Amino acid sequence: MNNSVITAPSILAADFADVAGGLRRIEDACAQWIHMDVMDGDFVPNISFGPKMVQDTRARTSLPLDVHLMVNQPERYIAEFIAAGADYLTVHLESTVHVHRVIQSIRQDGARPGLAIVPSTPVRATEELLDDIDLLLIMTVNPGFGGQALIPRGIEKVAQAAQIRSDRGLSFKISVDGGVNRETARALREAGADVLVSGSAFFNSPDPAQYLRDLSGR
Ligand SMILES: O=C(CO)[C@@H](O)[C@H](O)COP(=O)(O)O
Ligand SMILES: [Co+2]
Repeated sequence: MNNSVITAPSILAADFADVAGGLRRIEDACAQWIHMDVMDGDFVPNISFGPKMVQDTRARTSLPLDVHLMVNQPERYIAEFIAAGADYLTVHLESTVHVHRVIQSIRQDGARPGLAIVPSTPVRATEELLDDIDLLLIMTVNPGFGGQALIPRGIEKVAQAAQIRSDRGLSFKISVDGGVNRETARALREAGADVLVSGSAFFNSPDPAQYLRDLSGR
């Protein structure tokens, strides 16, 4: 059980005509990180925003920016997102052939590399990369949209990743993204999640600070 979970509200669920209001809501609720979902309309069937949004957010907050690239061939954009202020920069295993090289370049360029997997990718497919990452993002919905229900099998994947991490003496964080809410958070924490991303449930909550305390089990 992880008693010091990091909560990372996803700006994707904010009102895009009032992003500053969304950021205030995240800061006022005492979130630890801000999750930023970048979608290219190719890797996923939706388009969100690009590096300018990260840069403008960086100018307004000192919270760590956890940038989740749902983009094919993300190597085309790594330098730009790091220059824009990404702290963690996460790419999908499924989005490029030479993902190891992309992870190396994220670290060389000064950000913390993350690796994400979609629900149909097994945790064992990440094993050759775990020594080189700071974050493993396990998607518990098919990427592209907020507001979907968590696929329960994802909880077992978190436990598998936590077991491999402990067996190998590694320290990457395990992040869970998709369908996280009060009902699903406890099982995810018990399975070994360190970071809980939450979009729609956070922005729909009448008391966001209490909601985040509930997510982190405090
Ligand atoms: O990466 C994604 C979706 O592709 C997520 O980060 C969503 O933004 C999470 O939204 P909820 O499932 O919490 O509504
Ligand atoms: Co995400």
